[in-house]
Formats: sequence, structure tokens, C-alpha cells
Amino acid sequence: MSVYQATVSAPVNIACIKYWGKRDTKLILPTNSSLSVTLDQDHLRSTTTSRADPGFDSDRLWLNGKEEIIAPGGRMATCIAEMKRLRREVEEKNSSEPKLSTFGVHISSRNNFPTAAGLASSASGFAALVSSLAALYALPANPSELSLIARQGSGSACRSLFGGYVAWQEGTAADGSDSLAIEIAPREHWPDMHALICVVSDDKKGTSSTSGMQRTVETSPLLQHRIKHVVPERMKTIQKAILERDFDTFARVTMQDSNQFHAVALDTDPPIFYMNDVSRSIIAIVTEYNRLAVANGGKLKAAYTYDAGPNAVIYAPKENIKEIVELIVSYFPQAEPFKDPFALFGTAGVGEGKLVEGFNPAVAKKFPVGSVKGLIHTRVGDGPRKLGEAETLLGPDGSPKFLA
Ligand SMILES: Nc1ncnc2c1ncn2[C@@H]1O[C@H](COP(=O)(O)OP(=O)(O)OP(=O)(O)O)[C@@H](O)[C@H]1O
Ligand SMILES: C[C@@](O)(CCOP(=O)(O)OP(=O)(O)O)CC(=O)O
Repeated sequence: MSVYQATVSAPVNIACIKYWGKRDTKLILPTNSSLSVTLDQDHLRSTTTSRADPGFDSDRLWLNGKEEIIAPGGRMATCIAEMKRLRREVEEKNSSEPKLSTFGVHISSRNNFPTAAGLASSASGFAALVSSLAALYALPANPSELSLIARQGSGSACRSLFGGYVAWQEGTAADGSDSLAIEIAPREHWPDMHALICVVSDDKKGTSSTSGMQRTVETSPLLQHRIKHVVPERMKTIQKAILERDFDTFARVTMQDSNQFHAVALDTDPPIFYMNDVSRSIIAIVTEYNRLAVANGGKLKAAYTYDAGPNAVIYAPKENIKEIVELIVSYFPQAEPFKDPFALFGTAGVGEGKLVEGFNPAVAKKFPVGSVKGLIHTRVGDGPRKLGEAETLLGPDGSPKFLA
């Protein structure tokens, strides 16, 4: 008997122009467009296997080996139902197609990084889910069409259907049919974009993005100004910067938008704080690093951005990452040696780090070991990848291969 299954991995994306606010909470339609860089799945990814079988009497999902309840009418159930609807269209057009849409589906997924810790696991997770079902069901849909469904799992997930530089167009249709992701440029256009993730905390966060952003929509006057007068202009400016590989403008807009996102969080009633002292010190360090570069006649060399948590993502051209790692390590001593996937340092490693010449050491204090728990060096990456049979996460009996 045939086994109907597919395994796909999908990437994380980190926004430069932030999505924060919904105009429709069920369909997940945003109050503004957003733009992100897709990160390399060689380092951070969700991998998902989906299998359809007439012997499965219900749809089931295991995340990192632990079963998650698929709540009826919830986000996960909606994504699965939408994918089955697309499969049904295929079956109706061609009666020789097996009726997979009528079978139960078992889904097993793993993240190779902490889940729900502000590292955008919901983005890669729902992108992997939708992509694996699309492969299982042999759907003719393109990534923008699939992004319409991933969006209903978690808004930011729609941008993980593409590699490179991706915009989520807010759209205007009430049914959400034009609120989708498009590729601004593939990673090959600007492969020199690297990212250093400073993991400040890998705990579950206090205020989820979903509830936080709705409180902001309901209470923040500043958000209305942002939606109407700030984001539309920034979307244009950053897209042009990406097309022209203009890092200086990309960095300026990215940092401004991170700052404004955290300002609207603070403008929420009651206020929401996602950054902590460590986050703010990293801002001070990047700011001083950039000040020095400009004072020496150059341009901006790094851009920080923060999502709904204290972790920093620092975007920079590859040539600057070595200096940035040395700077961060000198303020935030590491318990573990820096994993150096691009071999920037020799066998001696980063050591205690060092400051670039002329850097004002007083911009931050030295923190105790563990304040920054880890550093992940990655870069712009590709979109979802279809994997081979060897990578399957479901055993022959339809239960997960690896338990929690
Ligand atoms: N691999 C996955 N497959 C399916 N769903 C996933 C997967 N990974 C995460 N999720 C879903 O996303 C939820 C975590 O999302 P949450 O928004 O809380 O954290 P995050 O995505 O890590 O942070 P943020 O979106 O703020 O950066 C999980 O509880 C689960 O429902
Ligand atoms: C700060 C952000 O990371 C917010 C992400 O919010 P989510 O996509 O996690 O929210 P839901 O749509 O409610 O699931 C900014 C961004 O990724 O654009």
C-alpha cells in the first residue's frame, strides 16, 4: 500500500518593519504591511512531516515529540482545514487522484531551537506545517498562495514561505485574499546580509504577541500615527534600500522601526515592556559602534532589532560580524565557546573579546556570565525545503519517531 507523506523544513524570519496589530483577529489581517529577512535554515529551522492515511481516525500533531491538542476552530485546525479544501479542489478536477482530503493526517514537527522564546518559532512552525501539507497533497499552489494560509496560523508565518527579503502586503479585501507575502529579492541578490542573534532569555515570554498587539490596537494613540504616517513611507524606503544593497539606509530604518514598535508597546495601557537592561545595553553598544564608524567618515555598520522579547538580532554585512562578536563578548562573557559556523576566528576562538579602537567603553557596564546565554551567527537564507524520506519524523505506525 502507498504511504502518502512529505517532510519539509522552513526558516525563521525576523522583521525589519514590524507587524504589530490586527484589523481582523480571526483571519489575521494586519493593521500595517511588514518586511523581513529570512534566516538560514542551516542554523534555525522547523522540520515537519505530514502523513495522510485512511487508518487515521483524526488529525493529530506532535511538537518536539509531545502531542499538542488541535483545538476545534483554532489556528492549527484552520490551517489544516484550508489545506484539505485545496486538496479537495485537486481531487474534484481529477477523479483518479487518491482522496487524501478525506483521510486523517498525522503531523510531527521539531524546532532545532527553543520554542515560544521570541525566536519566531510560530513563523517557521506554521510555514513548515503548510509547506509539508502542500507537498503531501501535491498542490499546485505557489508560495504567495500558501502564505494566505500560513498567515491564519500566525501572521508572521506568511513571510517564511519565501527566502531572502520578503514583504507581507496588508491588503484591503475583507476576506483577506490580498493579504499575502511577496518576495522583494531572493537571498542571492544580497547574500552578504548576516545576522547575530543574542539570546538574552530562552524562557517563555510574559505577554504573547497575539494578546499584546491587540491591547496596543485598543489603547495606543501612537499606533494610529504609526499605521497611517510612518510605516507606508518606511516600506518604500527599505525596499529601495534592499534593491540597491544600501546597508546604511536598511540599518537606519530597521533600528527606527524596532524603536517605534517598542514605543507603541510602551504606549499601550497597561504598558508592555519586552526589552530589559541587557537589551538596552546591546542597543547602546551597537549605537556606539555605528557612531565611531560615521565619525571615521564611514557609514552604519550594524542594525539592531527586537521582537516581542529581550533577544537582540543584529543585522550586519559579513565583514563586520567578527568585530561585533568581539564587542558583545567583551560586555557579555559567555559560558560556552562561540560556535563559529563561518570560521571567523581561528583555533584560539573569541577569547574575552575586544573593543574596536576609539570605542567608548562607558556606554555599557560589563554583565555577569549568562546575561547573554548564547550567540547564534547566521545569514539570509532560502525558503522552505522539501526533504527526503530519510528525514521523516513519523514512524511506521504513524506516531512520532522521536519522543520529547
Ligand atoms: N514546529 C512547529 N509546528 C507547529 N506549530 C509550532 C511549531 N513551533 C511553534 N509552533 C506554535 O507556535 C507557538 C509559539 O509561538 P509564540 O508566538 O508564542 O512564540 P515565538 O514564535 O517563538 O515568538 P515570536 O513569534 O514572538 O517571535 C507554539 O506554542 C506552537 O503553537
Ligand atoms: C514582534 C513581531 O515578531 C510580531 C509577530 O507576531 P506573531 O506573528 O507571533 O503574532 P500572531 O499573528 O498573533 O501569531 C513582529 C513581526 O514579526 O513582524
